Amino acid sequence: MTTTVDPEVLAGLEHFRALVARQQPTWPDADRLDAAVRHLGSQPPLVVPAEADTLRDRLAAAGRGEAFLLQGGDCAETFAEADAGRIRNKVRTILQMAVILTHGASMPIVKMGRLAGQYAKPRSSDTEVRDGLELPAYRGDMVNGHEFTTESRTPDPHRLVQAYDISAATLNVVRGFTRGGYADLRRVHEWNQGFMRNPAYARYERTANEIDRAIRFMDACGADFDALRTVEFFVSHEALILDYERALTRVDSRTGRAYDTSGHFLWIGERTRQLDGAHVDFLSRVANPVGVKLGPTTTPQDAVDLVERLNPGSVEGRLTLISRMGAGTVRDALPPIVEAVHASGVPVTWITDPMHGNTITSASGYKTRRFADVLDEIAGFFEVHRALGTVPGGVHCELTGDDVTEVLGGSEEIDDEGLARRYETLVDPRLNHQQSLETAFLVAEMLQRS
Ligand SMILES: O=C[C@H](O)[C@H](O)COP(=O)(O)O
Ligand SMILES: C=C(OP(=O)(O)O)C(=O)O
Repeated sequence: MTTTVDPEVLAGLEHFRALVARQQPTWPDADRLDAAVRHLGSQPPLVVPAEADTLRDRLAAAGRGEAFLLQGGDCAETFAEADAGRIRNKVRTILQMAVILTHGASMPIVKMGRLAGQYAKPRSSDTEVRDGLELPAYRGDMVNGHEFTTESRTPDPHRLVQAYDISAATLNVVRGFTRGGYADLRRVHEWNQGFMRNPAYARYERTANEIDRAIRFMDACGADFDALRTVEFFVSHEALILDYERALTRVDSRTGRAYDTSGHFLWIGERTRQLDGAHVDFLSRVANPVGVKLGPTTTPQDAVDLVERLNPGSVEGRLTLISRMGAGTVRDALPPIVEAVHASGVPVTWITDPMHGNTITSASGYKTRRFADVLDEIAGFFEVHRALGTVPGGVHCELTGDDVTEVLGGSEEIDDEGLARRYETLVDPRLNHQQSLETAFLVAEMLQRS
């Protein structure tokens, strides 16, 4: 049975246009923007509502402490790097981390990439100056190019269409890897070779051996590994560029509700979470599970207002609060926020983003983070929730499957000089493959203690 589209739902989806939308590009050509948006509006969805509904159920379980969310991927995906090898490395890293976490948590891990749409970035400044030349800041490949020339930095609406096309291709590869056998447990645990050869990882040897033994035991018992070759994998990105998000929003014929089909999960960033702003309004009207970043300036009242606005029906799994306070702040700033939200009675899933509150500039000028701070914020997040009796439901990390050198420290002891070896990110520093696995081992230990 098809439901007729409620004109009020459609009108509501346009309401954001009357509100202040921060962090939007100044598109130079309204006709080209219009053409791009019309084209996107006629394209098939990237994800379907039923998948978003399944994810809502999974996040509800994470909110109750019956599952744990692992969300990770690039700070900014780029069109040039959307090749099968790099996508595979990212997916593989997330699956490997998930195996380690499953062992630690003894509960299902919800796997979600910052992937297939993470092409737009909020920036601190609208412009960048180099040698006296001032140009628009790079806002992600969905908006403009990174190269520092007037042509490349001018926002180009055709990039919205490219972002859609490349997201579709990326999703295709992700679905292939996660459904076609690449996720086979017996292959995924191959991190042991290579990773464990480094003496710095001796601390994790026991856990790694236990996982190995468990897999061999399952094999010996005749576990049907073929049935385990398919894993559930979701994609997410920051819903920043509202022209793109609106163009990909469709009303579901089953339910009459609007879904943003650009990704399973969309989040509102720290810079665009104003209660009366366009981003909060738009995401309040879509039925996907959504998230909001909460930085150190968030007041308990801000959080309660956002929770009531974004989850008025008190639906479990609908809203994920992503705290990103900074290692030095989380233990003081987070408790009153968690207490106030808890007292509101609205169910939320709490996760930590240990990256964005811990950005520093190294002595040699690189935008970086200290691995120790990343881990300390995760530890602080667990401590706060344990003390309050609430549930630490997941982690959100900027990471890559490649051996980049962007974050200081870790067992490879990347120092300031080492950053220059392979610093590739266009915006924020990511955990490399080894640092990601190391994070998973440490989070697994924290989960075991929960
Ligand atoms: O990824 C997050 C933001 O886009 C980023 O931290 C802002 O970076 P900027 O301060 O370099 O603009
Ligand atoms: C910009 C981001 O984070 P935040 O909004 O927390 O600064 C991000 O996650 O890419």
